[in-house]
Amino acid sequence: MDSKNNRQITKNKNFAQALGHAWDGFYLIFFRERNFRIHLVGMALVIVAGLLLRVDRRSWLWLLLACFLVLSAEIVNTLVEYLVDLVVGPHFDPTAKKIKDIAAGGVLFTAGTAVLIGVIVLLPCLLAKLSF
Ligand SMILES: Nc1ncnc2c1ncn2[C@@H]1O[C@H](COP(=O)(O)OP(=O)(O)OP(=O)(O)O)[C@@H](O)[C@H]1O
Repeated sequence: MDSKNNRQITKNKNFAQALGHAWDGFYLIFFRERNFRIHLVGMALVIVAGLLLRVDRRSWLWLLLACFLVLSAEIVNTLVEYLVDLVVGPHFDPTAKKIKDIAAGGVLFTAGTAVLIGVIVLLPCLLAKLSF
């Protein structure tokens, strides 16, 4: 499965080869991207809160959607960082700065929206639990 050491630039020959490259990408995101792991910890906390507060099915959909939106935004942000580094290299470039900062701002915006969704969904459940 590991395709890190080959220098293939042609199309994948079969599904197994494509899966191997997808696994490399998965590994890079999960084990090399600190911010992605931080978001995963946040997602784990949301899941624990949802289980403890016994939220209903519709609330789970909102919470999971919010979490996966943040993870997706972080993946796009990582892609943008790699693309900018590929094009610009190790040089300061004002446009590269704008592009990277906008991508990071997009993650912040999505994370803020996710927190809002979390509060809207979890706060009433928490208050209801505390009042008993
Ligand atoms: N080539 C460049 N030219 C100008 N500014 C840059 C360049 N590369 C990075 N920067 C600035 O440095 C910041 C951090 O860079 P970069 O996003 O590569 O690091 P990071 O630690 O991986 O970021 P993140 O925490 O968002 O994952 C960027 O948001 C941008 O402001």
